[in-house]
Amino acid sequence: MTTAIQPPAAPIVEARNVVQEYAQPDGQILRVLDDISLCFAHPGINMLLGPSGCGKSTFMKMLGGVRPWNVKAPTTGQVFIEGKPCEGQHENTIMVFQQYNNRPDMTVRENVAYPFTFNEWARRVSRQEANKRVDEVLQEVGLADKCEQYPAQLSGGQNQRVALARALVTQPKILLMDEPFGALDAQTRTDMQSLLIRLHRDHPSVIVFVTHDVSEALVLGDRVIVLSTQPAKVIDDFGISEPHPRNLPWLERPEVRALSERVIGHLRQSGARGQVRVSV
Ligand SMILES: Nc1ncnc2c1ncn2[C@@H]1O[C@H](COP(=O)(O)OP(=O)(O)OP(=O)(O)O)[C@@H](O)[C@H]1O
Repeated sequence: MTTAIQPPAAPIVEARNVVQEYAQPDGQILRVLDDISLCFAHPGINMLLGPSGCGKSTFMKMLGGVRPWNVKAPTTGQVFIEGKPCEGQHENTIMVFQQYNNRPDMTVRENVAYPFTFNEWARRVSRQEANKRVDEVLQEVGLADKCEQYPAQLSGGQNQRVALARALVTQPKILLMDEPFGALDAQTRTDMQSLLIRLHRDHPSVIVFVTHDVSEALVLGDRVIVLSTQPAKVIDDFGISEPHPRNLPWLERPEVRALSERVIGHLRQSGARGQVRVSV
């Protein structure tokens, strides 16, 4: 008996030789991303570090197909999602930002259910299924008892939970998080890291997560990618196999401290003196 040989599955998301240049007001061309190739084959948490202004957000936008107003696509190179060229914002991709972008005039529940007010989602997900998902995700992020409150009545951490819940309710395969916990206090940030690990375990996806905090990268990352100063190139890319949760004693192990020093060394060499943070 024979079985058909399955072709290898395409990576979930892949950037191939992406170059991004911006035209400056004085007519000069600013090269921000310089031939970046990164492959995200499987679900996992991928941490992206680099000096301030090197092009991390630009790279995230290219991955997510979200074009800045003055750019239509990477200058050269291409992003592929499940093997297909990504021409614009993709249904499997959601972005989460530091400024949680919650609608102030909507309750927590309405904010989380917001994607389903758009035709493309309403077509794909029945109202009953949408309500079920919203209830579940509110439970998962610990906001079920706040669902009738408004963003102004919530703390920063709770607002970020709303943003995370709104992202997860669409069950994205790719979750792009641009410094999502950057504005939170240390304790809330630790809580949110634990929440993200739990949510990722229950709903695996490719997460690409920008941070300036080396400890956050080591605590969360299955993989850590470091970009150089502008124009950004990949200068380091390594995996971490230690299972989650990773605690303080783990961070203090000599081999983990060495990893931390390695990343800090790259960032310092790139001139990122002021922005390198190690939070523990
Ligand atoms: N739409 C745009 N048009 C022109 N220049 C841009 C545009 N977006 C970003 N830039 C420039 O590209 C460079 C990289 O910006 P980007 O926001 O990607 O960096 P970053 O690494 O995310 O920065 P930070 O760590 O400070 O958030 C900066 O010099 C910025 O001024």
